[in-house]
Formats: sequence, C-alpha cells, structure tokens
Amino acid sequence: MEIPTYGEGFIGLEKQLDMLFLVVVVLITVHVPLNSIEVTEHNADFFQGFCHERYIYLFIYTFCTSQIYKQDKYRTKEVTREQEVNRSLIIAGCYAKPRQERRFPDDFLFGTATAAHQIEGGYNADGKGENIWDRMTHTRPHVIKDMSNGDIAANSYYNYKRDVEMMRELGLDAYRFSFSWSRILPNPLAPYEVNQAGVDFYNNYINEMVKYNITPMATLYHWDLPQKLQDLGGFLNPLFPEWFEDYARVVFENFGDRVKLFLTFNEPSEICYEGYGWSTKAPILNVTDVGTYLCAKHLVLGHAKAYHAYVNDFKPTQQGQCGITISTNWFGPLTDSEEDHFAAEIKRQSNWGLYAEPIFSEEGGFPKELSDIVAEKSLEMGYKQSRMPEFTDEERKLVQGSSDFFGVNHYTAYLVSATEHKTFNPVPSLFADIDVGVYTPPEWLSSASRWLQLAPDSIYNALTFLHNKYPNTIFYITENGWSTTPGAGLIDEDRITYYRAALNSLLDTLEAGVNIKGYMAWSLMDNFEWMEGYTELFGLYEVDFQSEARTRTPRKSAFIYKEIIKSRVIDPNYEPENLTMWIDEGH
Ligand SMILES: C[C@H]1O[C@@H](Oc2ccc([N+](=O)[O-])cc2)[C@H](O)[C@@H](O)[C@H]1O
Repeated sequence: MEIPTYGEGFIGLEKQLDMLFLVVVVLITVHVPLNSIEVTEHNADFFQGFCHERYIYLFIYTFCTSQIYKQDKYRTKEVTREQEVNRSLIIAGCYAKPRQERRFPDDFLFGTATAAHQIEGGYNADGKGENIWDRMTHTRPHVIKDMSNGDIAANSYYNYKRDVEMMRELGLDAYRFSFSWSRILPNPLAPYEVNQAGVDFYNNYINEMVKYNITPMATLYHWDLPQKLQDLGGFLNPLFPEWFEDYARVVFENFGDRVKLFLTFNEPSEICYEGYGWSTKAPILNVTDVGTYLCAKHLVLGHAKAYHAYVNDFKPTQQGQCGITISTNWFGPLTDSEEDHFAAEIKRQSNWGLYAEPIFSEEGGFPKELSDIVAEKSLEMGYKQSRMPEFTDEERKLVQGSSDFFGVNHYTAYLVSATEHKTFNPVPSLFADIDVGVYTPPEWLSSASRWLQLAPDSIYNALTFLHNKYPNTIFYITENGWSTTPGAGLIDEDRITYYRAALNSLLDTLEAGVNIKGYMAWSLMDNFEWMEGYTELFGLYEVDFQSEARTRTPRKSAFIYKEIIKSRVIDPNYEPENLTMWIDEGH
C-alpha cells in the first residue's frame, strides 16, 4: 500500500474541495444580500423558494464547517501528538473508513495472554526448580535494563484468583498462559518426579478459569528452560527433543482433561536466534555462531515429538488440539524492485519460515532459498559443510503437518531493503547470512518498545500471506499488544488506537477468508518484560510493582477491549463513563 503524505495527494484534493464548498455556502448564505435584490414577476417564485431553503443551507453550512474544522489538518501546521495518532489512523485505514457495521463472529475467541516467568513470581516457592532466567538475573543482574528480575513479578502464583476475576471483568472467552517447566519438573531428567505443589497450582488456576467458562489456552514453553537442561547444552543438545516430549507428556496427562488448546513453543525465532545465536536473551552464551540453526532443528523436532505424543496417546480421549506459536511480523519490500522483494522474502524465511516451513509446507524441511544462502556463505567462510543442518527423511516426515493450528504472535511490520538501512552484524550469524536492511517509517506511531510501531494493515498483510502460503490452515492470533512507559498512567490512548487499528485489520483479514479462530491481547497485566525489566508495560491492567499485593487497576484500554468483546463491534467513538470496573451477569 502506498502511504499518503499528510497534506498532499488525496488529502490535498479533499481539502481544496472542502474549501471551495465552504466559500460557495458562505457566499450564498451570508454575503448575497437577498433582500436587496429586486423581486420581479420573473424571479418571485425562485426567491420565495430560496428564502425558505436558506435556513436549511445555513444549517448545512454550519454542520459542514464544524465537521471540517473538527479535523486536525485545518487547525495547525505543527504536527501535534494527536495529529500523529490521526495520521497513523489514516494510514492504517480506519479513520478514513469507519467500519462500525462489521462484526466479529459470536464464536470468535477473545482473550488475553501472559507467560509464567513474566507474571508468576514465586521463583523458588514450593519446590520449583531454577530456570535460565532465574540464573541469569541472579548472577548477571546488570544485563536487565532496570536490574530487576521475575522473582515476584506480578505475583500471580499467589494472586491467581484476582487474575481470573480480571478475566471475568473483561468478559474474556479465553486466556493464554504458560506452564513453568521447572515448577512442574524441578528435575527434568526424571520426568516421573513431578512437583505436586506446582501441578496443584496450575490445577487451581485452570479450575478457576473453567468454573467461569473461560477457555484455557496453554503454552508448554515460553522461554524459561530449566537450568539443569541448559547445563547440558539446552536446545543445542540432540537429546532436547526427547526431554521436551517427556515434559509434554506430563503436561497432557495432568491438564489435558480441561485444557483443549495446547501450544508447544512460544516464538522459536526468539528462542533460537536471541538465545543461541545473537545471544541477546537468556541463557546469553556469548556465541554468535552455529547456534541458531541447530536450535531450530532440535526445537522443531521437539515440537513434532510432543505433537505426535498428543495425537497418539491423548487426543483420542481428550479431544483437544495442539499447535505452535511463531512470531510473524510483516516484512514487506521497501521499494518495488525485484531485489527488495527478494530481500523481504529472505527476511521472512529467516524470521519465521525457518520454523513454519518444516511444519506447515508441503515440501517440508528448511526454506529453500535461505538454505542455499547459508550453505554458500558457510563454504565461503571455510566451513566444511553448511551451518544449517538437514533433516533426515524420517525427521522431515515426522515434522511435516505436525500442528493442528498456527499460533501467530503479531505486533508490527518492517520494510526490507537489499541495499539500504543495513547495520553491522557479527560474522558468522543469521543476520550476516541474509545481509538485508530493515526500515521503519518515522510516521508510524511509536510505542515504548524500540521494535514496536503501529504499522498499516500489518495483520492483514501477514495473515493473508500465510493463508496463501499454507492454505486450509487454522490460525489463532496468540499475542498482539502495545507498550507504554511506567508512570504513563491509566489513560492509554495510544494503546486504544493500536488495538482498534489491529482489530480492524483483523476484520479485513477475516473478510478475506482467512480462518482465524481467536485473538489474545498481550497482555492481561503489566509484567516482567524480559531484558527490559519493568520499563516497558503491556498491560490492560496496570500493576503496582511497589505494593506488596501487586495491586491491579484497569487502564482505559481494558474498558474499550471489554466493550469490543461484548458487542463484537469496534466502535471508534465508544468512551467509558468512568474507569470503574464490574463483572457482567453470567461471568
Ligand atoms: C511483548 C511480548 O513480546 C513477545 O516477544 C516478542 C519479541 C520480539 C518481537 N519483535 O517484533 O521484535 C515481538 C514479540 C513475547 O512472546 C512476550 O513474552 C512478550 O514479551
């Protein structure tokens, strides 16, 4: 989509027409001295009619001018914060085209998402084992922006009833959360030694949701690897797929009678690239080498083994579904050149194709063009073979089709160039392999997170692309949300703007025939935002991290989301009367 420049293009033409119309109306209703025109037998009827109608003209004039002047574009030449928001909205296509009449299906699942390490706290409570984030934040606190950690976080280990109460306040259909592997299996190499207190905690949490008809959607792994497994190499150990299957079986066995939507992994790209390649997230190994691709292979195999364990041994009785969540932001070409189109494709392959292609494509295996590039670059660097491992035929078959649905974490978009906006990348690394530049237009509304902007039509672009690539796939949006800074308060207009634009884009996508069953807003409440600590907040509910109780208070966006869930409609003008929350009947 071409981005219209503010004050130019169609907006400029519109402005000119508005002004012409305004001048004509002013002339007719104000400046023409009707009474001084001589009325003759030839024009009497005309003036008689006109005089009656001029009150109507006056009304039309007043109404039109008030509407015109309401638009920020005529108020000032300076770009205010409000104009910036409107500009993003115009670009996002929801200001220009009000779409109040469009509805989400009644059976569409609206929810929110969280992850164990980001909200639970209780880091060593009741027998929980240490995970890689506990180890990293305790031994190297300076790597976290505010030197904080997840020891207490939002204290959901003790506050889970309040969490479910918040879900009821919002009227959620579903809630996505994750299990902490080391809380359930403190000794993960002995999968029969289950920590009963950990299992009890999740049982209580799930039972509380089910009691109020809230569908649990559970992620088995959201980045908090047991440290004992990391000590053995973590995802780089070829035994990883077996460890993960053992753990998955414990989860299915204990919770599958009530949980019907399972996700194996959250965001493989962040696990492998950031954890084992670039090393910008735990376990921070200080290697930028072969880790990404090796991790990708073991992760995908672990996913497939868990999936087949579910399908063969649990699904027949439990009747649920098992999928995976992949971070799929949109990467479009910066220009229409062939090179930029190819650069965008390679970026997509390295960012999510690496994990989606082996599971969802007909061919199976890692993406072809990316494999070729990595093989070529590896040989150029003097490696004996490609740094990207291959799947055996047996492995390829095991992985292909091993998902009942595709979980999409979607936040933003980027424009990709073959030549421009390149940054330094250590060699060898995935970024150096693909060697493309990534750009974010400055007019896109910015959040508190460096990587997160409100990009036009990004859900539509990403999901229609995935739908065309993997036809007949069922999708869930498993994360989508907006960050603000601490102290920004409860009136979070930018978050509201973002959610409305995202949900409008989602409606476009549904209308295009993409099978999306649900949407989970990130996040129910503020939480430990990994390397950023508590400096970037994504919650519909604010959490007071200074209070012992970790008090939760709804932001304005919580009321807007509640109204959308209830009405199934995005009303751009809805305003809550006040910020007092309540639980609707029947929830
Ligand atoms: C805010 C949530 O982010 C999720 O992870 C990411 C990481 C990076 C991007 N990105 O576009 O660069 C998007 C999402 C994560 O799954 C969740 O836990 C939250 O931290």
